[in-house]
Amino acid sequence: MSIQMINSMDFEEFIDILGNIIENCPLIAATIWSQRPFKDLTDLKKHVFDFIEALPQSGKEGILRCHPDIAGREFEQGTLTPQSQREQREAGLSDLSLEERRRLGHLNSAYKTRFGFPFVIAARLSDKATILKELERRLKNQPAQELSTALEEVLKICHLRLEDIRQSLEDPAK
Ligand SMILES: NC(=O)NC1=NC(=O)NC1=O
Repeated sequence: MSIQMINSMDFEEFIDILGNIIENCPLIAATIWSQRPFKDLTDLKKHVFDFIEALPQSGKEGILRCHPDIAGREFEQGTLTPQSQREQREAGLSDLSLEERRRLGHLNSAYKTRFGFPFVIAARLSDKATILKELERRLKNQPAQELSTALEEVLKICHLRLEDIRQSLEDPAK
């Protein structure tokens, strides 16, 4: 895909295609639209990163709060965004045992109580066993450390979603 395709999109098309590269945060795409033209997808990603980095801590936490729980109620009801639904399904979170579901639910709420935002991980780079281990491990992090770890996961999700968009623009038939 030529980056020119993205650079030539009007605002509506840009938001339609890129609005959910950060889950439920179309403001980010709406902001970087005016920073085009982008040299390439890496340059576009850097604008996303710079936007997030420039936010106050409350804004960074707000981005995390826009993420659905891992294997939460919305996932079970199938009401997540298409990207999230797929990412969580691909991590094998559709076939949790009752015990795994209970454990994830307990750890998710303990994490949220401790940090004030939900546990976020790039599910497509993980699987249900690793997600459980990572949740247990990161629950022990200091808040400042965990905030940056969680945001790194948000950027990994963004990278994967941009790769999907690149492929879909390259070969719309797929
Ligand atoms: N809380 C989360 O980590 N959510 C998610 N991670 C993903 O990769 N997709 C999600 O919806």
